[in-house]
Amino acid sequence: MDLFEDRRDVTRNCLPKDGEVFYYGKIFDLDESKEYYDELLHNIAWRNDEALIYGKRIITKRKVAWYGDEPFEYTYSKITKRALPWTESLLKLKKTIEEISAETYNSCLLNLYHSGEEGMAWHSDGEKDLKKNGAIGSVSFGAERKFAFKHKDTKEVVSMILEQGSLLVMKGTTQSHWLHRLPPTKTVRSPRINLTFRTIVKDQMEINP
Ligand SMILES: O=C(O)CCC(=O)C(=O)O
Ligand SMILES: [Fe+2]
Repeated sequence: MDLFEDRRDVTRNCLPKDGEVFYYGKIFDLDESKEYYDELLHNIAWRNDEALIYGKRIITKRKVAWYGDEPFEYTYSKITKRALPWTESLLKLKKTIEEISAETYNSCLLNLYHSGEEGMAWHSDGEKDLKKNGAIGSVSFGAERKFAFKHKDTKEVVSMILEQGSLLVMKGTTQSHWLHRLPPTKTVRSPRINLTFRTIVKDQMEINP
């Protein structure tokens, strides 16, 4: 690999205003990425996700799993889930992401997209039990996919490619002002695993059970 190609300017904010998004590029080489991908595919307790859309309970094709420091209860897509205890490889990943991003996390939501036809619709990760303006560290393995942000008021769109073995960090006021999505695409046929490391605030949860 070209030495200069690897020197990304991670200090550059990908968003023009109202939030902070930093793309670190590939933080794992191909061998490490493949190892993590296989490990996660086989050892994570993958479940089809449930969501409430316009009051209707739907089961998504995409699979999800949630892990954390404690059996946190977490409401996502209006359905409450309970976190499982960390696996060894998730803890190792968490430590690496914490070091690179200079942030800490206490939980992780994992998504498994079987092909490009599975994606995630526009949303922001601003649930009340997530730490306000807390960082979210997003790691991707497997297929490369497009990822996009849309400003809630101006509708301005910022798109990027999330490479295999890459890290993206969203922080500051990003979730208050921007939506994000993983658009479905017919051109990607292989699976992708995404992990979003987050911080759940317990006290906040006890006030709003
Ligand atoms: O798969 C991705 O890259 C994004 C996932 C996401 O936005 C989420 O889990 O909230
Ligand atoms: Fe999200």
